Amino acid sequence: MLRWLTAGESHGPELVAILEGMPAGVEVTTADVRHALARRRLGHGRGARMKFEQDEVTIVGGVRHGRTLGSPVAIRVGNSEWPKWETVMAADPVDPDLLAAQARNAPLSRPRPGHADLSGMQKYGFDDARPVLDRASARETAARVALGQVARAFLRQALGVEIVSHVVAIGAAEAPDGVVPGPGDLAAIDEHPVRCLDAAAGTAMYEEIEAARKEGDTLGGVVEVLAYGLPPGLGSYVHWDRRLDARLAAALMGIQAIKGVAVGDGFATARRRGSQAHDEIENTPDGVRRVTNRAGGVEGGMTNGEPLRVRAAMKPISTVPRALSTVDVATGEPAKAINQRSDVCAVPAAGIVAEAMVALVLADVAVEKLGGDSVEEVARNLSGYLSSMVIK
Ligand SMILES: Cc1cc2nc3c(=O)[nH]c(=O)nc-3n(C[C@H](O)[C@H](O)[C@H](O)COP(=O)(O)O)c2cc1C
Ligand SMILES: C=C(O[C@@H]1CC(C(=O)O)=C[C@@H](OP(=O)(O)O)[C@H]1O)C(=O)O
Repeated sequence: MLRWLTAGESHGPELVAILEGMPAGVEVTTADVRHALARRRLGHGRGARMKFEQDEVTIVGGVRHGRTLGSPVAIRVGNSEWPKWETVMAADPVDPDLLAAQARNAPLSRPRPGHADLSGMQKYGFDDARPVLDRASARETAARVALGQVARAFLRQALGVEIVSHVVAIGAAEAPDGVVPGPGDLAAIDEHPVRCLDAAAGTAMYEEIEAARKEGDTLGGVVEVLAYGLPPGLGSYVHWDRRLDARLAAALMGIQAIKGVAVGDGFATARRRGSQAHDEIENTPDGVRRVTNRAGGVEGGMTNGEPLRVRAAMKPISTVPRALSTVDVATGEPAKAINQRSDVCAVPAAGIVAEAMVALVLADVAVEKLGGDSVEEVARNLSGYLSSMVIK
């Protein structure tokens, strides 16, 4: 079983992430994690913070000389902007005069619609949105991407699995049906300003972002993640919390602002007749295969040997520059929501986070099915499983 946890606030000194249960021998370096975090900063539509802030990566446990040890992997992602925030977010009590001297410390009493602000203040009894928004912020996704990189390296090295994602919609601009990237497309997708594989749709998405920006508005969209090379039988139908689709949905819905998840053709399948909804089975020289992949590689809560394909729908960024109405909870009076700076659209970045979450879930089901304490042992177990399968 893999377990992972993150801690840290958006404007704190650093995020901390721990991944427990990763087999030994996975080749992963600080540079690999840095590269993954750099991909998360990509994408047209992100705000100023992405340009001036740096992620400072330190692997503090579980890796030696570029290989995992089998012990918990611990990664720190430092925030280069911390000196500006060290009073606001200090862990220890701060002199009240020092606090009062900085405008940045003033309590945030105008909760933003679409954020955790208001319910978080009510729930934890805060009169200031700062402690809520600082943890609810998607800054935390940097920690998940750091761990996701370890999971991804394990999947590649032990199972030969490759993960790719692309943006399929931003606002009303959508990629045409049937654009399904393979692992070889990843570099081109990362080079595209909105991580879209279809050139015309990519241009339309870019223009949507520009239009929203000019109008002081924000956008959401849809990302798709694919995983190639998965053997059949990861996950299980025997209980709800063993189902791979349930685990993927929870992992993707756990990303800030994700409001819908689809496996395979998802909601479109619900509108089809059965004869057009399922994937017929045929015998080929390579073994038993599906003729189509409408199910997205998952049937009965298990991988079926076809590529995994899942989508996540992101709501528009909640901090709308044309600020939304709220209440100043300090006075009870109508007010405009807090609005300092924000992304206009973070869908391309959400795709990188979604890749990380999918990698963590797939690594978990792979370890569960195959067992093994080292990459070599997992690979050996996979090969034993595949060669002993009665139906191939
Ligand atoms: C990569 C990424 C970047 C985000 N950037 C912003 C942002 O700059 N401003 C903002 O208001 N929301 C941003 N969000 C969304 C908020 O974190 C999210 O709407 C908020 O936490 C409430 O989400 P929930 O309703 O799903 O809990 C971002 C989300 C992701 C995944
Ligand atoms: C810092 C990151 O994303 C942040 C996520 C975020 C939010 O509300 O989710 C709001 C913005 O931060 P701020 O409110 O300080 O401008 C984003 O920049 C990051 O992704 O590394």
